[in-house]
Amino acid sequence: MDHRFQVNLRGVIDLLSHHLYSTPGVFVRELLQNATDAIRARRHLEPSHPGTVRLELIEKQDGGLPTLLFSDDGVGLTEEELHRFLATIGESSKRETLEARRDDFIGQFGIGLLSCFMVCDELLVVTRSAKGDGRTMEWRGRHDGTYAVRPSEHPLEHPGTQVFLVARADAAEYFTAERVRQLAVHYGGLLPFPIHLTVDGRAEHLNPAPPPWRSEYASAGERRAALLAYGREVFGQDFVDCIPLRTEAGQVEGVAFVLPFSPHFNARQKHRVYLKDMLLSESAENLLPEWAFFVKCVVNAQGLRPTASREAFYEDATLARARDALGQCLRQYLVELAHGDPRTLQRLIALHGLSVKALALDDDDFYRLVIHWLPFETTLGMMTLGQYRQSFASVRYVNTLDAFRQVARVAAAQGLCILNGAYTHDTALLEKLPRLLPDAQVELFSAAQLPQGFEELTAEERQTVARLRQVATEALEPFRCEVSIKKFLPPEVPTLYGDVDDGAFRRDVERAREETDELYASVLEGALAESREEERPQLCFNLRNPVVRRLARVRDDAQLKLSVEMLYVQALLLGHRPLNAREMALLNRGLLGLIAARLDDDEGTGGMH
Ligand SMILES: Nc1ncnc2c1ncn2[C@@H]1O[C@H](COP(=O)(O)OP(=O)(O)OP(=O)(O)O)[C@@H](O)[C@H]1O
Repeated sequence: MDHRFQVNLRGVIDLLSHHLYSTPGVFVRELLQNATDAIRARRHLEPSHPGTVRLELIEKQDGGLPTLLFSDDGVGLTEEELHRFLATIGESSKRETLEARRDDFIGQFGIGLLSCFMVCDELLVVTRSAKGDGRTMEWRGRHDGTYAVRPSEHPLEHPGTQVFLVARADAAEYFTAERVRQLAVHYGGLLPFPIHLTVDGRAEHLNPAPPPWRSEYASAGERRAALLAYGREVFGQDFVDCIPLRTEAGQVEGVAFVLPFSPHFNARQKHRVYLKDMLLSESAENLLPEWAFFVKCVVNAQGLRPTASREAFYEDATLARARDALGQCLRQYLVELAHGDPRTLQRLIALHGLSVKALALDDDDFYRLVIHWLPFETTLGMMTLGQYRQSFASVRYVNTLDAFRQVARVAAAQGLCILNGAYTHDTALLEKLPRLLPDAQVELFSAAQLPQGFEELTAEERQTVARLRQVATEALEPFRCEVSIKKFLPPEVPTLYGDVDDGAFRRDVERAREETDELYASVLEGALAESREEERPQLCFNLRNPVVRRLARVRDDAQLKLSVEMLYVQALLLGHRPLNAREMALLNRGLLGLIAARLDDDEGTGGMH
């Protein structure tokens, strides 16, 4: 025999009212939202019905706990509806109409009213239905899950609903005029019906102005100023520009504000989002595509779904489409700047280059539009790709920071402009260039190419370095490194180590062979065999360097060998290459040798005094 689940009513009410929502203050949101839905439902019956929501704080003369009254002139509830919708958890009058009127009602889950039990133990609802027999009914629900319905002794003159909440002692802080005003403006500030708050007999209109993106302005300049002022008010900071947002998917509208500083590239901005004019969240993160981290938004959506706690958008296909469409609005703004106001676009790229680069990577048309304005680091300083291509036929770049460090000084001294592709997106952007602009030449540059442009030695100089060349060649043979001697700038650089593209990989394999077991080493070697034919790395000595010139004159072969080995290890270290065991031994031996020689010198000199 089948059994039914037993539900502990008190437990469910406790769970829903205390654990679903992040703060008790949301009861104001839930009540405003019910009132709004009721007014919208009444408009289905009477389309010209204006609708008003009134809040009143009734303070007790005897110092007892205050009561908060929410009244609306919405559709109201019949006796049957009171039993059905107010007294059944999970039952909502809005659900059956949901598919047909998704853009209309805010509520859908049938649990919102329970949030009131976070701040009071008993709820009194007095209501008269616009559809019923004109009777006013009273529903009294308690936090223990019991309720009573009866005809009210205080009949309402017109259809509508009043909800009375008597503050619970531990929630009295939510029943002050200041707090109620702040919560009502916070959640309901954009609602299209007037909300009035009455305290001590004085009424105040809480939402006199519509959101600025719905207002009319005399000029575009005035509109921009009003939107920027709104951004400052909402987020407490100044923005450099504002971008209108409007999408069909999810029916989103609002404004994106361009941040005045450059955020971390994977920072996700927190946006303020409204759902059907009611505040949903101040920290929505899933609204924009990932690349769009340079803006903060305020938007209202008519056609997206909330999560049950109503504190975020529900992740579904409509939200995904809305996100794409919002990305298109931002893209359109950048495209318009590119055509109409390139200076502003350049300033924006200087501030938010990473966002623009990420979009360019994703979007070919946009890439073509902005690629020449994007800044890159080069061996001759920062420049845009446009500036680079104006001066150099082929775009040469390195793709790691180590490679850039290695070539930067020497290349700059030769007037060679090499791009640093090591920053986020840069290599990918450069690799995309020939695919989108067929006339563009792009080549990966390696330090091994540098010596090709260096000055050759004269016949006389070749003679003076013959001995250095021979000793160096022998000293570096065990390391399969070739030696060349040329003249290059700057003179302070004694040597340049260069290897072909897979050189760094080859070195890694060699080191791994020393450190790991045979199986792994053979796998690595297999991979190495597939890479290109071996080209030996090269150590190029700079005869413009004073130390190298002195070396050429050293007669003591042992001394010369030690110096060459040290220059070799230094060149590797400068290029951030990992040293293998033999090179490490070389370094240790060399350092000890140098210290010993120094000590010998000192002792020799000491002895003379
Ligand atoms: N002010 C009101 N006027 C008319 N009907 C109301 C009012 N407040 C609540 N109701 C009725 O009570 C039902 C339950 O309300 P509740 O706030 O618990 O859930 P909901 O608004 O339907 O959905 P959600 O949980 O998503 O807010 C509503 O569907 C509606 O029929």
